[in-house]
Parts: sequence; structure tokens; C-alpha cells
Amino acid sequence: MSQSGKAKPVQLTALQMTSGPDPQKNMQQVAELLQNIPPQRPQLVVLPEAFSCFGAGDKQQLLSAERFGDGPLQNQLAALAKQHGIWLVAGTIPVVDTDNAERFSAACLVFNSAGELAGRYDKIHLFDVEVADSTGTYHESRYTKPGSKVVTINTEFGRLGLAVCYDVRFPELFRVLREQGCDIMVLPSAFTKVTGAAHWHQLVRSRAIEQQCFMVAPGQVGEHANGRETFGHSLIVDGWGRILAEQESGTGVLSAAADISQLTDIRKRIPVATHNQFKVKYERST
Ligand SMILES: O=C(O)CNC(=O)[C@H](CS)NC(=O)CCC(=O)C(=O)O
Repeated sequence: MSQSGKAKPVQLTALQMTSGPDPQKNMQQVAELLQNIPPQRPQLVVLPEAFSCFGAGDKQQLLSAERFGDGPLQNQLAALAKQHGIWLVAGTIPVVDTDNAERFSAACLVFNSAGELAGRYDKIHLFDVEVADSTGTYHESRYTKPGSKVVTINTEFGRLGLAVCYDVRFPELFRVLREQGCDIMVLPSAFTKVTGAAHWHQLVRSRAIEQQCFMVAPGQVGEHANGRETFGHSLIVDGWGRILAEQESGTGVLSAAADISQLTDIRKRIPVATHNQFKVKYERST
């Protein structure tokens, strides 16, 4: 069941980052940006994809991978969530695959405002793509193990649905998130400059409109260590598809107050979920 009827108002916040290869420097950047978040609570803060290690190749990410439930990045993220009293969606970090030392999961970990781990989603759709830009070909599945579970998480301000970057091109995932009762979809991202300019706003707003959910979609931005360029334009969108906040360029904090009860009205007036004739089969995660 959706929480939209009785949930508290929530402040939605995204951090836009230019991450480099060094996890500790990137964690420092997160800690500094968190100094500038608004004072409202409850607050949901979402970090970009690969915020802890980016732009030095997948092998570098593999080297920085931690075991699930045990590692310096996970400890620091938990401590920051607790210190600020925020729900923290930690973009993705590489988490070692215990079956294969040469592979990691692009894990989106969620910490509650007490600093406890509240959920984990592993990126399902991997970016094995030829982009017609200077940075060329991507082969994310070479070192990354794809996830296989759809994840939603209950909070006092609504149900979260987790997706990462390239996942946004697969509407069926978002359909399942909505069927699991989700109100706020998060999309930690690192869109390429070329595909971002062509598709980013349309994709993010479409998923919000189709599923009548808020979307919090932070991105990586600018030029990274290996010359790769990311699009930025982090977005916070409401369930009507309106852009509530956007940061086009540079690193920073963007934030907007969200009234989750707005979704009840939108869903009542345009009941697409009940009108839909294409039923999908899914298993509920929690
Ligand atoms: O590799 C890393 O360091 C972190 N992961 C990423 O940057 C991922 C995989 S390469 N990027 C995307 O999924 C971009 C999707 C995109 O740009 C699109 O769908 O157009």
C-alpha cells in the first residue's frame, strides 16, 4: 500500500558531485556538501551514482570495493546519516561479490536517520553501450554484477523506490516500483554529457508522470580524471512532472519541499494504475 495518504511532508535533497578516483576525497566532498543542506526534517538526501569512485575506470572501482556490511565507506555514510538526522541514499558504491573477486555490485545503500542500514538495491541494467561521443564505448558489465531484485523501502514520509542511472530507460522497473506502493523514486546517476543533453530531462520527467511519483535524480557533473564528461542537471521532480529543483552545472546542493499527499489527488484524477490493461507479474521485495 502507498503511504501517500498519511505521510509527513519531507524535504527532498540531491547532491551534485564531480567525483574523482579517491574514495576518501569524495567522502570529504559529501561531508562538506552536507553542511549546506536545509534545516528541515525529515529529509531525504540522495548522492549520485559512483560518488565514491568515478572516472578512473571500472578496475579502480573494483579495487575500492568493500564487503557488504563492513567497510570504511559504509561506516562513514551511517555516521553522516545519524549526525545530520537524515535519510541518506548513498548513490552507488562498489560492493564485493563474494562469489567472484573480479566483480562488484553497484550497490545503492540506504541509511535511516538513526544511521542504520535500511535497504540495498543493486543496479539491474548495466550500461554496455556505444555512445557517439569522445568517450566512446562503455562496458559496465565487465566488472559489475547486475542486480536482480526490485527494492522499495518504507519510511515515515512515504515509500522509496530505488533505481540507478541507465535503469531510467526501462519503464517496466518503475512500473513495478509503483505497484509496490512507492511514492518517491530515487535515481542516482552519472549520465554522459551526450545522452544527457538528448534524453535526461525527458526520461526523468516521463517516469515521474507515468508512475505519479516524486523523483530525486542527482547526477555527476563536469570533467572527470579520465576525461569523461558527465551531464549534471540534477533534478527533483514531482508526481505531475514539474521540475521543483534543478542544478545545471557545478557541484552543489539542490532541495525542494515535497507534499506527498499531492500524489493522492493526481492518482485519483488520472487513475492510470487501475486503467492499465497490461498487467505485469512481480514479486514484492518487503
Ligand atoms: O562506471 C562508473 O564509474 C559508474 N557508472 C556509470 O557511470 C554508469 C555506467 S558506465 N553510467 C550510466 O549508466 C550512464 C547512463 C547514460 O548515460 C544513459 O543511459 O544515457
